[in-house]
Amino acid sequence: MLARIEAKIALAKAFSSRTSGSATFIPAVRSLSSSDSAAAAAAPFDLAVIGGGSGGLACAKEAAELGARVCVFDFVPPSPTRGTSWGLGGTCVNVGCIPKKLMHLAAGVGDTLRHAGAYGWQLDGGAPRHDWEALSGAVKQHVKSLNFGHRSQLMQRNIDYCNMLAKFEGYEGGTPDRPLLALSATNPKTGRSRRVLAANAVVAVGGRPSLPADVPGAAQLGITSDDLFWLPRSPGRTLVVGGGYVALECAGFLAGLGLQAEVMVRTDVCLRGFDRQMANLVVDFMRQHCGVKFHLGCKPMAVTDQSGSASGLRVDWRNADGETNSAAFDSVLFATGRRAVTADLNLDAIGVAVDSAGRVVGGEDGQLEKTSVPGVFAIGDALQNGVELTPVAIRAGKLLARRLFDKTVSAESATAATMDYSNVATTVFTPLEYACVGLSEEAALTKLGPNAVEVYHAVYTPYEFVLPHLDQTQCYIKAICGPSSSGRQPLLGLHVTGPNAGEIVQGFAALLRTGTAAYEDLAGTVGIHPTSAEEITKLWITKKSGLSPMITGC
Ligand SMILES: Cc1cc2nc3c(=O)[nH]c(=O)nc-3n(C[C@H](O)[C@H](O)[C@H](O)COP(=O)(O)OP(=O)(O)OC[C@H]3O[C@@H](n4cnc5c(N)ncnc54)[C@H](O)[C@@H]3O)c2cc1C
Repeated sequence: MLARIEAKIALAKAFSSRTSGSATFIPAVRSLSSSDSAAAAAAPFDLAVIGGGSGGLACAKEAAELGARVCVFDFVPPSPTRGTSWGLGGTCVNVGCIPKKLMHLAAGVGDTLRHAGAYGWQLDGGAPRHDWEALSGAVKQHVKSLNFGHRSQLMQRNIDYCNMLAKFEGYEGGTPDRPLLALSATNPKTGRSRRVLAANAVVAVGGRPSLPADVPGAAQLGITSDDLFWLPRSPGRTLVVGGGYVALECAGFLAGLGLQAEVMVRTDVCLRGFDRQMANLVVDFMRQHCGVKFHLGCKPMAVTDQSGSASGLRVDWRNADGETNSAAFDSVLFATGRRAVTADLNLDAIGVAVDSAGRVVGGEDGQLEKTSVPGVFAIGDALQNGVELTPVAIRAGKLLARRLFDKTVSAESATAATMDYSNVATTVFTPLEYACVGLSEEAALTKLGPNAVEVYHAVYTPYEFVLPHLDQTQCYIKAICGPSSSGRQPLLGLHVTGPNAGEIVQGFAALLRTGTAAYEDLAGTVGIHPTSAEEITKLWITKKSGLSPMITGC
C-alpha cells in the first residue's frame, strides 16, 4: 500500500514538472503565491467534477494524486418533502448505505436482545425500549465525521472544492479540435457564484428519489429515504410505498426497531431484477419474523392529513381488483424509484444525451463512462447502463482518472483500466440479508436454456437460529452452474439468504471474477466450521435431483 502511495507521489511530481503533450492534460498549477492566485483561479482545470459523492470524490482524488489540477462542485438542494439537506459525500454517506447499515445493525441489536433469554441472559427492567432520537443522533454524528473527512481529504490533495450547483455553459478557448469546457456554478443559499474552464469534466451527480406525481398529498405529506435517516423524531407507524431494495430495507429496520411497518407495492413483485426465489424468501421472512404487512398489487390514491386526530395521515389505496381501502399511518415513505439529477446541468449546451430517466448515455462496452462528447464523462448513478452501487461508482471514478491522467496506463494496459460492470456482488440489507453475485436462476435459464443449467441448493440452519429455536426455512443457498465441460461445471451465480450474507458472499465474488470459477472449486474447498459460509462448500443436492434441500446437522 505504502509503495503504491509513494509511486503515486513520484508520479504526481513527475507530472507537475513536465508539460503534457496530451490535449486533455493541462499541467497542474502548484504552490501559488498570493499575487498569482487570481490568475490561477482563472486558469483552466485539467478536470472539473460535478458531484461530490462516491464516484465524483474518488475520481477527483485519484486525478489529483496523479498530478491533475482538479475542482469539485457539490451542492445538495434540500429535499422537497422535508427540506432535509446534508454535507459532502453524496448519497451513500449521508442518506444511503452508511445510515442505512447503521439502522439495520440497530434493528439487529434489538433482535439479539429479544433472543437474549435463549442464551441465559436475564434482562432486568423488562423489555428493552428503543430511542429513535438517540439512534438518529448517533448516526448523524458519524455521518458528520465522514463529511469532515471528505473535506479534509480534498484539501490535502489541493483539490478546489466549491459548495455550489454547477452546470455547463458551452465551450471557450482551448484548441479548435479540443475546446475547453466552460462551467458556471452558484450557491443558491449564499448567492456566491463562480465560472471555470476545464479540459475534462465528469458528471457524477447521482440521483434523488422521485415522488409519484399522481398521488395527491405524496409530495406535501410523504417522506423519502432522503428524509428518513435525518428525522429528529421516530417516524412511528410507517407505510413504505415501493418494492425495491430501498423500500424493503427501510421497512425491515423500522420493524426491527419495534415500529409498525407496512409495504405497498404496485405489482406483486418485490426486489425486481433479483433472483425471484430469493426475493420471495426475503419477503416471507419479513412477514413471518418481523410482522411486516405487505399490500401487493396495491396503488396509493391519496395521502391526507388528519392532524388534530390521533390518526395522523390517512392513505387511500386501490388493489388489483379495483377495491379501495384506507388506513392511518404516522409516516408515508415513498421509495418509488430514483432519477438522475441531470435536468439542470444544461447538457444540451455541449451536446451530451440523456435517457428518459435523466441518465447520461455512455459509450461502448469497456468505455461506458465516455459520452459522445470528447472530454465529457459520466460515472455512478447518473450513468445509463451502469450498476447503481457505491463501490461501482468509486471504482469507475478511479479507473477513469487513471485513463485520463496516469501516463503509465499504456494502450496495451488500457483494458485493465476500464470498469468491468459484470459479476458485481451486492447485498440487500433486509432483516434476513440477501447477498448475491452473478446470474439469477431466471437469467441463467434465459441465457442457456433449462437443460444446460444446474442449480445446487440447500436450506441451512445458521447458528444464530439454533438456541432461540427460530424457523430457518428462509435461510437458503443456491449456486447456479452451467453445463459441465472437462469435468467442471462453471459457476455462474451464487445466492445466499441468512445472517451476514453480505460478509459471506464478498469472498466468493473474488472467485467468480477469475472467470474460471466452477462448482468443483466450491466443493473442493474445506469449510470453516461451524459457520454459515461452510454450507456453500457442502452443496451437493441439485434441483433436478428432486431431493429435499433441507440440511439437518453437521
Ligand atoms: C437508501 C439507499 C441505500 C443504499 N444502500 C447502498 C448499499 O448498501 N450499498 C451500495 O453499494 N449502494 C447503496 N446505495 C446506492 C449508493 O448510495 C449510490 O450508488 C452511490 O451513492 C452513487 O454515487 P454517485 O457518486 O453516483 O452519486 P451520489 O453519491 O448521489 O453523489 C452525487 C452528488 O452530486 C451532487 N450534485 C448533483 N447535482 C449537482 C450539481 N449540478 N452541482 C453540484 N453538485 C451536484 C449531489 O447533491 C450529490 O452530493 C444506496 C442508495 C440509497 C438511496
